This record gives sequence, structure tokens and C-alpha cells, in this order.
Amino acid sequence: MSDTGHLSTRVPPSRPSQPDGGGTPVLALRGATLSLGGRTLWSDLDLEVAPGEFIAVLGANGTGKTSLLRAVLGEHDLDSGSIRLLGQPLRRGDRRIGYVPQQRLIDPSVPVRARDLVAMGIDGHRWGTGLPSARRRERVDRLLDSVGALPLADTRIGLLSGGEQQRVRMAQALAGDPRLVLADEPFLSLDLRRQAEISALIDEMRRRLGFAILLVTHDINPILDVVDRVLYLAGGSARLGAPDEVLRSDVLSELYRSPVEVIRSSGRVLVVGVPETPEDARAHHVEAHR
Ligand SMILES: Nc1ncnc2c1ncn2[C@@H]1O[C@H](COP(=O)(O)OP(=O)(O)OP(=O)(O)O)[C@@H](O)[C@H]1O
Repeated sequence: MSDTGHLSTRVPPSRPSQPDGGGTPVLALRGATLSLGGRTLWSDLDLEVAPGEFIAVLGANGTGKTSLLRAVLGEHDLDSGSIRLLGQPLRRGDRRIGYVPQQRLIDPSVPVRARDLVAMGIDGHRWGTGLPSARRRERVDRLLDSVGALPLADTRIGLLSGGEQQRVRMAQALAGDPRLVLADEPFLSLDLRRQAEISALIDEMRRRLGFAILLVTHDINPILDVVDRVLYLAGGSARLGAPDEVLRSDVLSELYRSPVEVIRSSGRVLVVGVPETPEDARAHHVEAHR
């Protein structure tokens, strides 16, 4: 970790869950800089994700967390630096990446069933005619079963609860046997019990199937016990390390260039005093990582 607060992400991986003995990282960002709408979101970002590793991406609104996932999907071009997937340059639409986008409200009248959504993951528009229908149905059933959602197969997506929808979307993301899963705010609008269920499901799946996961969240608490490292973005810089190394008052105060307090209570983490932007450091408010 640099002590300048700028080039702050060069930290060797710590506690990857399934180290592969020094093999190729699933994902490697080197000196990556991304600007959108005339603003640099983050710069000179270095990140290596080991096979099976679970990394949470944290940071205040607008710091570029979703844009990081989009860059890894090949949807945003970097200003400089590189992104490699399993040692190779990125290809847009690479089946080795599974994506769980941010949840959107789906109207119950939309005639898309859980099984249709998962089938799109298997042979969506990119994959033409895909598997013969019997095999495809079997595969959809297996994927839904793997996330405990088989009984929901024929229910319209819009009628499912938030937690049930997340399960189905996870099944869709797993359809291509990904080596890396990108998940954007999968706990949004879920109650605590459902958050715990989805967290346990994600952790169990990545251990069983061996994929790495980059998960964007405002709240580390649902995954605090299962995550390997956190990447904390703020003001164009980042900190990377084990939760105990990053979620500290001194580390986040340096990153935000403003006093920030990290409080631990009953096994939960609260980050207090996060400014709107580093430039707006005096306008403190409380961002509770409930
Ligand atoms: N395609 C785009 N063109 C221009 N600006 C964009 C584009 N996509 C995102 N932005 C801007 O980049 C900034 C970062 O957006 P992003 O969604 O990555 O932030 P975030 O950290 O995920 O925020 P939140 O926590 O609020 O979801 C925002 O100011 C957003 O308006």
C-alpha cells in the first residue's frame, strides 16, 4: 500500500480461498484508468484476482464500482492500462465471465419465467440456436436446482421475491460455467435473513464450482465472514486487502483525506463520517454500513 493515498492498490493477494500455486490470475488489472463523462473515476488501479477468490468492491455512490464491472465485461474502454482474463486480453461477451447485474423491478405481467431467464444465460442472443431443447431444459433445471430455485422454474420473474430473483439470476450467471462472476449489489432491497441466505449461497457455489467473484456492495456485513479481500474505492484511489487491513479508521481516513471512523459492534462494521467526495470532506454525513 502506498502512503501517498494515490497509487494505493499494489498489495499482494492475501488469503485467497483456493490458491492455485502461483498460476495465472483469473483477472488482472494493471495500471487501469477509467474516465466517463469527462471525469476520471479511478486511476492506476492494479488488481489480481486469484482462482476461487472472493473480492468485495466497496465505496460511496459514484466512485465507479459498477463501471469497474462494466470495464471487466469489456463495455468500457480504459484510458490506459490493461485488463486480462486468465492471462489473455479481454473479449467482450466472454463466456468465462458470469454477470449478475443490479436488480431491477420487473413487472409481474412480463411473461418471462425463471426458466426462460436461465435459458437466456445458456443460449442467449449471442449463442444462436444453442442446445437441443430437451438438453437445454435439463441444463436449466440443473442450474435452478443448484441455487435451490427449481420449484420456481415456471413462475414469472416479476412474481418472485427479491431473494428468489437473486437465486434465479445467479443460476443465469452460472450458465456458462464461468471462471469469474461479477455481481452488482446482490443484497439490494433484501432483508437481513435473505441477505445472509444469498451470501451463503454465493460462497457455497464459488467453493464448489471454483469461480472467483467480484461483488459490488454498499454493505460489507452480509459477506464479512466469507470475503477474502476488499477493494475500497474513493476519490479515484483505492485500497486493497483483507477486511481487517482496509476497514480501519486510519486507512479509510487516508483514502478519503478526511476523518472517517470504522466502528465494529457485535461482529458488524459501520463506517461513519464518509464525505460526499474527498473534495467535500467537511460536509460530513453518516454512511452506515448496516
Ligand atoms: N456510460 C457512461 N457515460 C458517462 N458517465 C457514466 C457512464 N456510466 C457511468 N457514468 C458515471 O460514472 C460515475 C460512476 O458510476 P458508477 O455507476 O460506476 O458508480 P458506482 O460506484 O457503482 O455508484 P453507486 O454506488 O451509486 O451505484 C457516475 O457519476 C456515473 O454517472
